[in-house]
Amino acid sequence: MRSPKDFFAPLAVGAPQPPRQIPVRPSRMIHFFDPGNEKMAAKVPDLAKKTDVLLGNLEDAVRADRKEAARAGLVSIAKATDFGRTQLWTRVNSLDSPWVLDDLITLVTEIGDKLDVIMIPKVEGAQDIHYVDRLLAQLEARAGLTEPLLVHAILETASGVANVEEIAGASPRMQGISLGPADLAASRRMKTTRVGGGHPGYLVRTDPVGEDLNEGRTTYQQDLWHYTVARMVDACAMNGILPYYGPFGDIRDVVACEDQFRNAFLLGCVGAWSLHPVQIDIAKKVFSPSPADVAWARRVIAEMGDGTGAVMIDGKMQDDASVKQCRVVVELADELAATDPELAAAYDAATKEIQS
Ligand SMILES: CCC(=O)SCCNC(=O)CCNC(=O)[C@H](O)C(C)(C)COP(=O)(O)OP(=O)(O)OC[C@H]1O[C@@H](n2cnc3c(N)ncnc32)[C@H](O)[C@@H]1OP(=O)(O)O
Ligand SMILES: O=CC(=O)O
Ligand SMILES: [Mg+2]
Repeated sequence: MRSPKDFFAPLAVGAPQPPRQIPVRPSRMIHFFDPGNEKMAAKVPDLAKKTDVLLGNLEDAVRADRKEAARAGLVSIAKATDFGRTQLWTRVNSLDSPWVLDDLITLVTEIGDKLDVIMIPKVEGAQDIHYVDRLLAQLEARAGLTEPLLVHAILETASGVANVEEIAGASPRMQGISLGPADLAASRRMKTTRVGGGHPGYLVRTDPVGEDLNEGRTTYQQDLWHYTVARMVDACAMNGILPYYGPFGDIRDVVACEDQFRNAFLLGCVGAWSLHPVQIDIAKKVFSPSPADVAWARRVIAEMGDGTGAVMIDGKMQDDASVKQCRVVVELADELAATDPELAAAYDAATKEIQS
């Protein structure tokens, strides 16, 4: 562990200064594509116009005999594409795999100036981030990069969850953490075969009303991921980095996907993965605060003046703490509206309406 005094020092001679703040850029959806799949690769220029983050995936979902093709595909796509404001991320293979060393060497050397964030799967503890941190510094120095690459960890092992706070604070490069419900379920020996989402067997039931234990007892499905997401959100917030929900594998069930994404949004996540083009707009909608919420938050802030004291607005008490809650919503809305004129107009229209 580095001492607090040299936490922000480069880990290799000639490497760029590590970041002190995570850049504020929209990342409502991290859209996964296989760079070795010609059909998906052909869609990248169009997807770049409608996504916040495009991620060239090299790990799971890419067949072992297509790993090199995916890596080479990502290099060509990165060199050939104008991504505009969209960030380009990659997910490299796991640190115990035969591919990760070549993934990192090739990508940093060839397209390090185009990549924003490198996602590391199956992170077990801070030691995994320390390894990547030093290696990236060496490679950045060799490639002559002037901007540091950021690192994103997937929370998908039982020991990763046990160590999530130290992972979140392991390096100034840490940009964020995503929940990986599929690998995490396997690592924990959970008995669900679904990729994210709920399970009809994980429920609570109301008490019996009479002698018949089966009569009139409503059941409520519970969220299998609540504990982990909440823990991840706290670990990220205390380290100034960003939490994300990961994959929702039932592509057809756009309704439950929206619910899962919204649970994560309400708990503090800033985005989720999209695995198929149909999930892009769901994430965009869910992870942008609604115009009605933004209008309300702006109104509370305006009526609270210097932000102290207590007032009643429409029968609801507001004070110093609720103003802070409202600022969270308004700050996010302003950040998103700055690059999205349609959203900016919707926020302004709702604000005017609430004022009239
Ligand atoms: C579970 C743990 C994890 O690690 S999750 C992260 C790893 N998994 C992934 O990255 C999966 C990414 N998604 C996919 O591979 C595909 O979307 C899957 C789920 C296989 C479905 O593909 P497919 O059967 O072709 O769907 P479809 O016929 O509805 O596709 C319509 C057109 O869209 C394309 N498409 C599909 N997915 C993407 C994508 N992620 N990015 C860009 N394009 C995509 C398809 O190629 C298809 O194109 P076309 O219309 O035939 O030209
Ligand atoms: O990588 C993601 C997961 O759910 O596993
Ligand atoms: Mg995984």
